[in-house]
Amino acid sequence: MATHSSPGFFGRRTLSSPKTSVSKDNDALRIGILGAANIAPDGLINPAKTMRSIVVVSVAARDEAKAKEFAAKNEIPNTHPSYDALINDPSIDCIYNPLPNGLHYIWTKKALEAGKHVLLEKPAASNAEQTKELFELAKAKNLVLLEAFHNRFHPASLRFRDILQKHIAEGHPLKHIQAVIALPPLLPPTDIRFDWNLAGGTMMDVGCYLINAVRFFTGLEVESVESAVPKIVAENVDGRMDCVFKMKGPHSNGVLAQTTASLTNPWLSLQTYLEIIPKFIAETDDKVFTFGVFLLPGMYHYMTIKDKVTGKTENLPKVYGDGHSSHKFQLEAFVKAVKNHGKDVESIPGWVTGEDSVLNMQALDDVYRRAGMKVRE
Ligand SMILES: NC(=O)C1=CN([C@@H]2O[C@H](COP(=O)(O)OP(=O)(O)OC[C@H]3O[C@@H](n4cnc5c(N)ncnc54)[C@H](OP(=O)(O)O)[C@@H]3O)[C@@H](O)[C@H]2O)C=CC1
Ligand SMILES: O=C1OC[C@@H](O)[C@H](O)[C@H]1O
Repeated sequence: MATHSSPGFFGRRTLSSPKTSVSKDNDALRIGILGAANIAPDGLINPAKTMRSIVVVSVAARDEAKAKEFAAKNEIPNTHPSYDALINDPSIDCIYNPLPNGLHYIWTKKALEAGKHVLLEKPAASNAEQTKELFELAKAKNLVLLEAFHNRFHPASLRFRDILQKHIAEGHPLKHIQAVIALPPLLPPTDIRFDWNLAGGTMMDVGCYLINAVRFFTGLEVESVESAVPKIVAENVDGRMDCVFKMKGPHSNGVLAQTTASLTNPWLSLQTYLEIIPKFIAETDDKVFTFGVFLLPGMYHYMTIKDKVTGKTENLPKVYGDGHSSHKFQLEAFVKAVKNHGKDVESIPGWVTGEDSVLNMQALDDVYRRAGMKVRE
């Protein structure tokens, strides 16, 4: 009998940065990129190279010379002289928006108005009001709009969610939830993530994943933000945010979810060492479920279940599927949704609905209010 095993760590790295592109279907979706963004190779360009059903046709940058350089480096055949020109090109079906957070709303709105489907980087916009407006517009125009919570589409995330939710449904109430993404200061203070004018902030950047993970894995919703303690690094900008959320939903019993988001954990401290692996932990009455590296499960992950009575820990099998990155699984979902004219997207495993994105953004807004900070504009 033939056995199938997923590629190992280096095989997965090779798969996620392919040197050449596969040939494309005649009806492949044509997608253009707004900005020569750092995330674009991982977020779109490399996954698209491995797919026949989508082709990256152009990139636009504020300075076209930069777009040309980026296009040459990433084997993108064309450039456009401005974001507007790209969006209004009738030969383009879809737009990838990896601009700074504060530009997500305006350029996604323009893309939708021009009739393009949009793969939109997280967080969806600067605040919940803008997010709601974008998804209403997408619905009115029958277009696909997806906030890029790529980690949800990976088979390990889906497996972990199913195992946890089954256990809860079998009568084991959640007692505590924890989610952590806390990185040392890898980024300079000039990074877009620390710029209030670009809707920066650590809670916006990595905190949006934490709220989403808590909601996605448990199936619960945020009832209230019980506490939000920021470490301020610039006016109205958080370099770290520690939160406690009260959750609501079936079997929730007001369970608390504790989140830690940081982009400024000090180098060489015990705290940095303890928090360095992005982790999601859910404790029920009898077990503790842990998903390590839940943010980039395609790179590496581990999933464990500890029995609170016996103290024994079970290591769940790793789930890498065909070894591709979470961004590739996400792109496949996006293509499927567009090809199906946005119908029945809820049946796509991991799909982030508009309602989901709005709820996530509402929780983010509430965190900033609770922290005594301004909601992003
Ligand atoms: N899904 C994921 O795994 C990840 C998602 N992200 C998200 O993607 C987005 C972009 O992140 P990242 O790629 O790191 O960002 P970059 O620092 O690379 O910036 C992205 C682009 O923003 C454009 N830009 C437009 N206006 C401004 C301005 N006023 N100041 C600075 N840049 C501007 C630049 O475009 P131009 O080329 O036109 O000059 C730049 O190429 C963020 O929303 C982030 O949250 C980021 C990393 C990972
Ligand atoms: O995946 C990510 O990890 C690091 C962050 O700064 C980035 O914006 C995020 O999307």
